[in-house]
Amino acid sequence: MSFLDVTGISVEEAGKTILKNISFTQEEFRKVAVAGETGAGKSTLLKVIAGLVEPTTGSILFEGERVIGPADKLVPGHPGIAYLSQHFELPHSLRVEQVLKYANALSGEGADFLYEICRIDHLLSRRTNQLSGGERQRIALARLLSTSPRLLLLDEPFSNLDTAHKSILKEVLRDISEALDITCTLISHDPHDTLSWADELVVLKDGELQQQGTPEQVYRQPANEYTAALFGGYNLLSDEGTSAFATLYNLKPEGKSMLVRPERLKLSAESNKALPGEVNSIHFFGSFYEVEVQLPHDVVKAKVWDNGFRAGDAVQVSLEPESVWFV
Ligand SMILES: Nc1ncnc2c1ncn2[C@@H]1O[C@H](COP(=O)(O)OP(=O)(O)OP(=O)(O)O)[C@@H](O)[C@H]1O
Repeated sequence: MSFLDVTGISVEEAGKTILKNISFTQEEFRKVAVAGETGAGKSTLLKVIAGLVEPTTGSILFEGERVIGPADKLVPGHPGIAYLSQHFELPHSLRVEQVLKYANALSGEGADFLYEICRIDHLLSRRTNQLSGGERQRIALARLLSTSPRLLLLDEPFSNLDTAHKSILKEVLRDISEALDITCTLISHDPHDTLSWADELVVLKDGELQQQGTPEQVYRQPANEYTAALFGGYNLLSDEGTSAFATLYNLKPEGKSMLVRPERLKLSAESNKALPGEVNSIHFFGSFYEVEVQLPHDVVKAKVWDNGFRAGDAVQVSLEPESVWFV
């Protein structure tokens, strides 16, 4: 038995399949991020786990106990699971301390610790209409956490936050897991937020599970092109290009296409185990340059840290054979 068992969840609404036979597990204290394009079914999945949307088939077991859907419950939701919607609301023009007092099930000391962890202790005397979006969100979070959940589900918590509020929220989430022993699952479509935060990624497309794995697995060995694209730049070579590199490095594509991340391509003058190319263009991205190169069969993008290239330059393109993947 896992902390959370999602088994065969399907959701159909008005003849449309929103989730199709989704199964995965989450262990206690493993941070899970759900990723996928808009409309992939991420929010619906979180709401099913929280007991807020009734699945058409399948079941959710939380700590071995079945999560009852809203059809069989007067007040939807499951004690022990907290869900923070993208569209949370706070009461208008109340003092923050009043908002929190109504929800609070914690002792004075426990509540003070929670407010400190959520970085809202300095906001308690403010009114709810005198707060930034990031502050409002952390207050909504503290309100939820004061019910002492063991699983926290966050729907796109980083969207609409500027860099400063985003990094505060990241610290808050880290402290929540560590100091309050709460397991977190969140939705994000930004690889910068998910790859570094999560222990495990769950990838959805059109309501179907594409892959579950560690960030390294999903980034380096994506199940398909869709999954590769969600987590960063990539080159998917043509059959001819795949075959040309495979011959150089004695690799076996077995009818699949070679996928190589831009940072794994090497540009140099060295023609040993390399394909000849010509630089098309160079783009500056702050911490790196992206160099577009025309190869005999493909146009590829390579990530380089020093720009010694000009459009029209002849270059040799090699790669690290252990870093390529076939999809
Ligand atoms: N109650 C509903 N009735 C009918 N269709 C719905 C309902 N809820 C969601 N959908 C549809 O199901 C699909 C998945 O929606 P969902 O909000 O779960 O996706 P998402 O991956 O969270 O998207 P986003 O990233 O845009 O929030 C969408 O096409 C949406 O329009």
